[in-house]
Amino acid sequence: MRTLCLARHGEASGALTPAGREQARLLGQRLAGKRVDGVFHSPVQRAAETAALVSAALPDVPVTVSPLVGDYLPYAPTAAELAPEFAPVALAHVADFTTLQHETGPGLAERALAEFTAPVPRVDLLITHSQIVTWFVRAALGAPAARWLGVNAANAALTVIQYRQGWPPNLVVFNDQSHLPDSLRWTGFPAERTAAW
Ligand SMILES: O=C(O)[C@H](O)COP(=O)(O)O
Repeated sequence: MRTLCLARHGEASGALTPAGREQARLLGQRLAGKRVDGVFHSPVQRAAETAALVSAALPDVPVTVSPLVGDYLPYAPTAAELAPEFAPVALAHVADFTTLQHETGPGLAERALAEFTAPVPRVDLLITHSQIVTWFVRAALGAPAARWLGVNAANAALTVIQYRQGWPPNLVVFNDQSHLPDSLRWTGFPAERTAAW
């Protein structure tokens, strides 16, 4: 069985903020002592810094920088694939990605699924970006490609998906922030979705 742990980087403004650094440290503490065979992180600074802080709690676990978990656009939907009232918001978000992110994203997104969801006996931790966490979640649930949109990941939240041969992927936890104090939860998340939680 493959266990994939996914985490969005800590709160950042270019580099990690002090809060983001603390989130990353606490994520490391959460994972310390658990089996992790490899850490893979986005080349982007905020993810690399998060990976360094998390990895400090995971001695002897190899750390690899991987474009497969980088900051790319996994899939660009057409308006027809989106709910009518959501479409303008979603398409504006998609338009914010660069030409390079548009061009390289779909290929990277497919390769990422092939690389990290094969049901080999491993536990891997991916430190990545919101849209990549939600890309894996939508794929695990068999949702349409466009459905990475309309789902959000909080900074340093933990999502765990297990892959077993012949079984549907099992979304074990999503956006778990139990390792963070209230003051460090839900950063990077749309404010209108967090108030009640
Ligand atoms: O989806 C986005 O808005 C960004 O491209 C990446 O998200 P991040 O804040 O998780 O890096």
